[in-house]
Amino acid sequence: MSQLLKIKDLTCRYDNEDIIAGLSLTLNEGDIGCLLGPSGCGKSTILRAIAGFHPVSEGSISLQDSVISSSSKSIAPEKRPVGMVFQDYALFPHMTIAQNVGYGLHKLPSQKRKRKVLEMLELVNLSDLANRYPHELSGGQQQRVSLARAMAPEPSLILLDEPFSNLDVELRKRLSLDIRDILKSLNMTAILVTHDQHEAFAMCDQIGVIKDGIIQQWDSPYNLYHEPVNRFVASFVGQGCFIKGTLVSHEKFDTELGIIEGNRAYNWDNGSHVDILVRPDDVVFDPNSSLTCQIVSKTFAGTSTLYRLQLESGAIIEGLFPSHQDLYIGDQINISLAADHLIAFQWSEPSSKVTQ
Ligand SMILES: Nc1ncnc2c1ncn2[C@@H]1O[C@H](COP(=O)(O)OP(=O)(O)OP(=O)(O)O)[C@@H](O)[C@H]1O
Repeated sequence: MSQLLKIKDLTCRYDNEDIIAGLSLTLNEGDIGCLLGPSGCGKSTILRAIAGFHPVSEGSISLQDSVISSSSKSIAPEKRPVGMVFQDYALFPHMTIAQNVGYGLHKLPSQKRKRKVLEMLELVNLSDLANRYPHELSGGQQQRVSLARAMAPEPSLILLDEPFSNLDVELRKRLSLDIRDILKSLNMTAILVTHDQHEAFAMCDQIGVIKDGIIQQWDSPYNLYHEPVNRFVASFVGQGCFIKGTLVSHEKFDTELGIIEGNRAYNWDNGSHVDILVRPDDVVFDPNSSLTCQIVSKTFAGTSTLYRLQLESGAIIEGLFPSHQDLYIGDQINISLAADHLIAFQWSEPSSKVTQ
């Protein structure tokens, strides 16, 4: 697969202050990337720089091996092969749906333009509504029009800036999967900006976790969850708690859950104090185990139930068990740990909860 987007050592500033600092990433053709991070971390600034709406102070942004932004060069936004989908849809209210979708196709002969509009409307499943106006559509339908409009001129890259944040939870879930399918069916490359990790996981092939304008990790959803490179990524992505441990050999830790062993080696000295990340799905309800804990709360989530469990030391971990095992608050239960991807950080502060 060829690299379509290459961002190298990107720095962007507002009022001489670095908002994005030395950010590098690459995105392959046909992949959906995501910029994920808390409010104000700089996600939209990166998207604006790719679109050409924000100047690049240092570094460069290249599309198909050609630099589109650097400190000495900037291709005008309208000349970039980039389509945008905005949070508020940004449809033209006085134009019909078909006219909105055809907006960027003025250079095509009329017949070809009509054909392209029909093709796009079919793709987003809105052919029946071609002659309606935006205010006559639901939020989800308007966002599909916005995607069709962005895709119609066949850009190399689609940028999606929090496209689902005006929609309710159920619709967000459905639409994010629909949009992934549509983009994949055309082998479109896209970048999604969101602060919602579930959306990022459902839709994207590569995710960049951003903190204070610095990319912490650019990786697959699986690796972000199972191999977070630092505590911030471990805390921001997925749920989990830290328990205390001591290194006894490169892969083994002595903890109050016993000696636990993972599949990665740490080069710290034996005896090093560490915090070990325990994900809820690493904890197994196991009546044959000698490890006991007490259920302090539970959250029913359909097929599974998330339990907060207090260990003998008072430390809290979480366990996600199938919901047919209906256990009660206050119950003493036996658990074991099934964590192959053991993640540990050298740390001297008290163990802390990391669930968002
Ligand atoms: N026009 C501006 N002038 C000065 N500072 C700005 C401007 N726009 C954004 N910023 C600052 O740049 C930083 C990054 O903003 P940005 O909008 O990129 O963050 P974000 O991660 O997209 O946030 P959100 O999720 O809330 O949209 C913030 O600290 C913000 O206050």
